[in-house]
Amino acid sequence: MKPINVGLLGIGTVGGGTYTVLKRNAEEITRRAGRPIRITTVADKNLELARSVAAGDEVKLSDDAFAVVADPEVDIVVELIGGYGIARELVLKAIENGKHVVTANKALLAVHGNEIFAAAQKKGVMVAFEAAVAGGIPIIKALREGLSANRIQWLAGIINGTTNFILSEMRDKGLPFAEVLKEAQALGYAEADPTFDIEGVDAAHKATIMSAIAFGIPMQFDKAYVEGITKLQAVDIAYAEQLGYRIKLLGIARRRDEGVELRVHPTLIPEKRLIANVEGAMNAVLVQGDAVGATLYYGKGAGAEPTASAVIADLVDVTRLHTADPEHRVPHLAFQPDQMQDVAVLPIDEVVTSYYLRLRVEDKPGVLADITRILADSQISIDAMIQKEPAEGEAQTDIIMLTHQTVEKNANAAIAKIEALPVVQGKVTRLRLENL
Ligand SMILES: NC(=O)C1=CN([C@@H]2O[C@H](COP(=O)(O)OP(=O)(O)OC[C@H]3O[C@@H](n4cnc5c(N)ncnc54)[C@H](OP(=O)(O)O)[C@@H]3O)[C@@H](O)[C@H]2O)C=CC1
Ligand SMILES: N[C@@H](CC=O)C(=O)O
Ligand code: NA
Repeated sequence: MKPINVGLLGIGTVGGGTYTVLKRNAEEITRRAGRPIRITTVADKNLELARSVAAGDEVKLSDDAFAVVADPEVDIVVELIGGYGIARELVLKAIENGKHVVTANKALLAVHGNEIFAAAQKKGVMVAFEAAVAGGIPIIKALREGLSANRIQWLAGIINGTTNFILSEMRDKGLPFAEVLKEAQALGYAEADPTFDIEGVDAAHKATIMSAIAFGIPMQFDKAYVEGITKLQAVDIAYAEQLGYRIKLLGIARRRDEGVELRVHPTLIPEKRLIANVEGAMNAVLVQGDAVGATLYYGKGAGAEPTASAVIADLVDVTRLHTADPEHRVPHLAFQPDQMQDVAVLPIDEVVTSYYLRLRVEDKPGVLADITRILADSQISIDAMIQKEPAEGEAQTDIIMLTHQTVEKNANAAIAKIEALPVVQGKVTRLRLENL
């Protein structure tokens, strides 16, 4: 059977893993795809690296990625360079030249996906992106195919391996943030710019992509609420544990009557939940469908071979569908542009969630009563509370409260009133809590 020809752009962590696994498992992959999948050309700025990975193989090596997307021999372009710049140009050029595209680039799709999918639709080519969300976990397949009978109500996931690794190592080994981040970079988990990981941007890219498939809406990364883990304090992780919760960086997309919530932030989760026990660079995504109920997908969300697993699964899919009638192919996000739902992404003020509040207060009678009155007046009920004795020689102490659900603007107003009390010192620390 005639092989399908692949041009690989970028042979770094994921590109290297893809090359290696495709070669190692060639026989099985050929059987599953129905024909051999052959990398004919590799383009990377770093030719030395490309030479070392492809040593001894019959593969063209180039430092000119544009030549690869223009090569008439290439059927599928695999973009593993990353970023929004050159990657966007290359992907659009590949589509213009009638090539199918496989990419792991969530940043590119979350920000320019609407443009890219429209171009691909016009040209009748496929853009596959399983590796872009939760690495090796087949979550895109689950949303597009396995759960296609369902109205998806919400999804929530640990979708950034770097931050989950940092939170786990800090908690288990008491290691400092900067040291663990360096380790995550050395292990190949982090983005080229690791602020994307730690500030929640990478997770928001992935949540944006999942929300589009789950709810049939366009990519709206610019409307997502994004908060990372850099402001998270060890003391709050410890208090949360005392109350029976773990803190995880969650990406959440929820359908509401008024619109869609799309948000990333550190979140308290009851420690008994499976997702609260997902550690290290592992990812997990919970999806709630109206027919199936809750489903959970777990696995490696980053790293060379786990991500390569998803890239190659897409290559197999594209190879299988290559000969199918393009008119009747399922669109990239599983809906046609004219079927997009006109549903607003809600501002963070309109989000409904529960809260963890930590206040530093003077140890005086009546303080707690003042605070609980403000919460009661705002119709916010308290679910659990810790009031610490002041440390030896101190006149101040911590009060920690968990609240029931309320609208965020209501919580903000109550927090502002609490902060204005003379007995409350400084800002209230506020984290969101989900009883998933
Ligand atoms: N690492 C992971 O675990 C995961 C990564 N991803 C995504 O996969 C993509 C690739 O990530 P990753 O493999 O980690 O990144 P790497 O930086 O390891 O690899 C990218 C490679 O592309 C090369 N490159 C850069 N610019 C060009 C260019 N203009 N032409 C040709 N080659 C170029 C780089 O060379 P040089 O180093 O010299 O710049 C490098 O070798 C990104 O979109 C990332 O978000 C997705 C899931 C998991
Ligand atoms: N930097 C990302 C890599 C995979 O998408 C992560 O840490 O999850
Ligand atoms: Na995936």
